[in-house]
Amino acid sequence: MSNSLSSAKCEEFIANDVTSNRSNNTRRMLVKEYKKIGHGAFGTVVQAYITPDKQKWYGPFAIKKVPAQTEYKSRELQILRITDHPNVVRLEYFFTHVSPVDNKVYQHLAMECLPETLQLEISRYSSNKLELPLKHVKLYSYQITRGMLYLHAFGICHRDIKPSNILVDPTTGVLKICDFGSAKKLEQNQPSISYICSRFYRAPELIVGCTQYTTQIDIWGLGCVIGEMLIGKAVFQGQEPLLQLREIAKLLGPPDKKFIFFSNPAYDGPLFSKPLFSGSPQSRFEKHFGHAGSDGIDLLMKVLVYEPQLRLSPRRILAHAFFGDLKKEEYFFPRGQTQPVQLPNLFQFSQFELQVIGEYLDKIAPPKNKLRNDEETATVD
Ligand SMILES: Nc1ncnc2c1ncn2[C@@H]1O[C@H](COP(=O)(O)OP(=O)(O)OP(=O)(O)O)[C@@H](O)[C@H]1O
Repeated sequence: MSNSLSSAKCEEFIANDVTSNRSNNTRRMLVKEYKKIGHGAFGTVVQAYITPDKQKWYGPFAIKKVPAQTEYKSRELQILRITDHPNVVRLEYFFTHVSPVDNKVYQHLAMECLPETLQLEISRYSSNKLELPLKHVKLYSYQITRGMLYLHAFGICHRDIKPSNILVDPTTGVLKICDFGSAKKLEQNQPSISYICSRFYRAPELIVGCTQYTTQIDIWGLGCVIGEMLIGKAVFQGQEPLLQLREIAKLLGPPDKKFIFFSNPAYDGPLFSKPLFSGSPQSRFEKHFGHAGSDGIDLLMKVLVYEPQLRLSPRRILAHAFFGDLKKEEYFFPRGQTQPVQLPNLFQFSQFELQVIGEYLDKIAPPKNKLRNDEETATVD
């Protein structure tokens, strides 16, 4: 988070109706902004503390401010109010407040604050010409998938999966998905706009204009993020929206005509139907992602797939051999540290998750005698 952001002007103000997402109680609070930590297409994110009485301070929170009353952004509040998962950023308070700068009403979402984004973590390594350790890639990929398993089970599609929308704490290895500004609960047979998701991470069906897509568009984004962690830069960097498909075809080979037709029968853009490179997709995946080992390559080849219905589901991804190490080991070495740190709780599943995971539990979780004590109770019954 850059200096230009942190040096931007910050405020202190009274918010009259601050609602706690945990208790639903609403009260007056003093909000003290500390520094700007992010900004996006719709608003800004500031680090802030709040207090009801100037004695007890709560925080730090990341408060996201977006113009109130736009239908598009109000979904973010609705979704964050119902989600409760270790890999989804937690909403603590919310309120509206009139900005003294432009006199407009802004929705304020006060969320738990994490120190970094995955984008920053990836660029720290790549700018030093280093690879993100494979253990970290596994740890982060597993947690994104676990967050997706939970969201997708509700029908919630994030629709903007990318490294800057993934928060991490590199000292503990904890990861949380954030920015639900584009998220939507998808309903069967109801169209949704296809011009969604940041270009480099757009699933091929979105590129060709599909409007009946599924939560599998997030799985494509996940594949792009895993690939980016491995090679230190975005895997598919199309210079224009339609050229994005060309970048994908370079690695996967040409898209099948049936895939394009079933995605959008009216598509009349370029098809990139001629092979752009010789050799098999397998050899290209090996060349690109060799450092992931055979399990990593196998996983990526099953996730970066044109046909959404053939892409692995979240529970099948969690059950993949690529994550085998996480089950066997209890520690990891955070960046720059020589002392090992205990891995976050990866297998303490809620009853809801256990239902979604179903018969895959044996493949996902370590054998019971390997679970840490505090995890045992949650997974036994
Ligand atoms: N809970 C949080 N903890 C720490 N930083 C955060 C948090 N939420 C957001 N940020 C920071 O603010 C940035 C922008 O947040 P967010 O993506 O939610 O806003 P946005 O307006 O939707 O942005 P964009 O248009 O780029 O998607 C994030 O990339 C991150 O750097």
